[in-house]
Amino acid sequence: MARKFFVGGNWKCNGTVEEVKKIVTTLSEAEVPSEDVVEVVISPPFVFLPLVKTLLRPDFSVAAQNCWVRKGGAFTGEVSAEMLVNLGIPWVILGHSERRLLLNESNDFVGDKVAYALSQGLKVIACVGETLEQRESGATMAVVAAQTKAIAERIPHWSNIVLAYEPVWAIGTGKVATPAQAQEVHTELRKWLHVNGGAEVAASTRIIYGGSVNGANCKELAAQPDVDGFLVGGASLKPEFIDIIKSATVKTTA
Ligand SMILES: O=C(CO)COP(=O)(O)O
Repeated sequence: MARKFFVGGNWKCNGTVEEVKKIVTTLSEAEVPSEDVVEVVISPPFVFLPLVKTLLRPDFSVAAQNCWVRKGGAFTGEVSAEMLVNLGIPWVILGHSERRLLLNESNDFVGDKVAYALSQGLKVIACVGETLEQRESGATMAVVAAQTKAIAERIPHWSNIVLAYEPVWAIGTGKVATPAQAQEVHTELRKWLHVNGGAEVAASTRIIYGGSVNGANCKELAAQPDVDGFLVGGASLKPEFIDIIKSATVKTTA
C-alpha cells in the first residue's frame, strides 16, 4: 500500500493571534501538491486551535499538541481527547520529546495516552527518539524500540498512527540528521513494525522524520525510501514550510 507523504507543522508554544492569522494566510495562498500527494497537518497551541481550524484551507487539517491520558474530569489544566473530538480536531501529537524529557512523560504514560486518544477516534502522531547521550552509547534502536513497544502493546491497530522519529539532538539545534542517519533508523523501525505488527503494518505505517528540517534539507531527506514525511518545528512558522510541503513531489517523480 502506498504511503501518502505527511507533513506536520508543530508550532510548539509559539504565536499570537496576529502571527497565527499571518501564517495561515501565507499557507492559504500557497500552491502546493494536491491532497492525493501530501497530507498536511498544522499543530498550533490549544488556545489557537479553533481559530486555525476556522481559517485554514480545507485541504489541510489540524492537530493538538497533547491531550489527557484518560477521560476528562477533575484534572486542572488538562485538555481531554473528548474535547478535541467535540471541536472536530482530527489529530493529536503525543509523546513529543519535549514532554517526555521536560515533563517526565514515561513510555508507559505515552502508550496509555496514544491508546486512549485512538479509542476516542483521534488520529495520532506518536513521537519517538533518542538523546545524544543515548546515540553515542549505541542505544538508539533500543530506545526507540522501547518507546514504540509501549505504544504497540496497548493499541488494537496502527491504521490511525503516524510514527515520528525525532532524534532529540536534532530538535531545534540546527543539527539535522543526515539522510543516511534518518533512513537507518526508519528502516529499523519498519523492521520492528514488521516483526511485531506484521507485513501489512510495516508497509502501510508512515514513519516521518523531525529535527531541524528546513527548506534547504527537506528534498534530500524526502528522497530516502523509508522517510514518509516530516514533523517540522521552527521552519513550520516560516514561509519555507511551503517548500517542505512541496518536497512530497520527490516521491512522485522518483
Ligand atoms: O520537534 C520538532 C517537531 O516536533 C522539530 O523541531 P525543529 O524543526 O525546530 O528542530
